[in-house]
Amino acid sequence: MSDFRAGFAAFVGRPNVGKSTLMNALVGTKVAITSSKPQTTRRVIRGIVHRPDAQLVIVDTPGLHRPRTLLGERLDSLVLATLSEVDVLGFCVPANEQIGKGDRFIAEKLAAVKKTPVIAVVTKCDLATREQIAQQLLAVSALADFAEIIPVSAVGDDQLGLLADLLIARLPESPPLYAGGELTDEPEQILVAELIREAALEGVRDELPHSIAVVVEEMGPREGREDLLDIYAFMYVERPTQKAIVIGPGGARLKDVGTRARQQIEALLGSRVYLDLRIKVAKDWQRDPKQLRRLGFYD
Ligand SMILES: Nc1nc2c(ncn2[C@@H]2O[C@H](COP(=O)(O)OP(=O)(O)OP(=O)(O)O)[C@@H](O)[C@H]2O)c(=O)[nH]1
Repeated sequence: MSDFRAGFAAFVGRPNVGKSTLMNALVGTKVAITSSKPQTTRRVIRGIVHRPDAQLVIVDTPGLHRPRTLLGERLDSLVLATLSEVDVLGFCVPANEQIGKGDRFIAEKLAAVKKTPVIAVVTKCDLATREQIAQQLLAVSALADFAEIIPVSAVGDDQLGLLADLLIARLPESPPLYAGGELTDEPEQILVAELIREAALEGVRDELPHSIAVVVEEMGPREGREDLLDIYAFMYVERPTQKAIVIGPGGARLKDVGTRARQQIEALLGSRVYLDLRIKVAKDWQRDPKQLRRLGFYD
């Protein structure tokens, strides 16, 4: 197959603009964790679109934003490194929000990555009127010189096929990069940690926006019980008050978090799971390089 195309794409945009949802809709299965609050996606998670004519490997990036904490700076360097390594970029702006400083900041960064074509994606079109969408397309086109501009809705399944076509058209001719059926190359332990973090944030996002990190210390089948997976995980919070919130009265909340996380993990891995979840206070972990390294955010 000489005209087969394969390569990498990344979606970039402010937190909460719908990048993860879009990637999940394109790939057709849940590999990244979505949420209604910013910065759920901290690590690069790939999903793969398999088509008879192409293979599109999507790298999901965390929200690019002005660095405020050390964590923010690392995210930015991770994002910028990602940008120059892919074949095509999707710059996401929601249809239902005015373009702001953050969008302009990112558009500037993208313009600096000269060798990678950028497709502007106006997301969440189901939440906007036709006029709003038309105006947003104009406003976005004034931001930079994009290779294409396309309105989509991940929730409404609108124009996703066309978006895939536009992205694939920018990939090099290449044999497939991954075996058929593979949907993510994210190590299972990281996916498991994300599911636990997601369960822990449920209901307390406003109180603990970015203060929870989860590390899976150990994971493996129990001896003599191939049907049961033992998982030992630590959840880090920044302050004792946050620990109290996560644990809840009489430990009720933590128990509930553990139950929901376990059910999600069992669904993901197709195995019965014993989850040992403990909480530790790691003071100001977002600002401490040593803690960040421990929690998996490498230089
Ligand atoms: N109505 C509607 N909602 C959407 C659409 N896409 C995403 N959303 C919602 O917007 C919110 C944010 O979506 P995410 O996919 O988590 O956004 P993100 O850009 O990946 O966010 P970060 O991980 O913080 O960078 C979620 O509540 C989604 O359900 C869409 O096409 N239509």
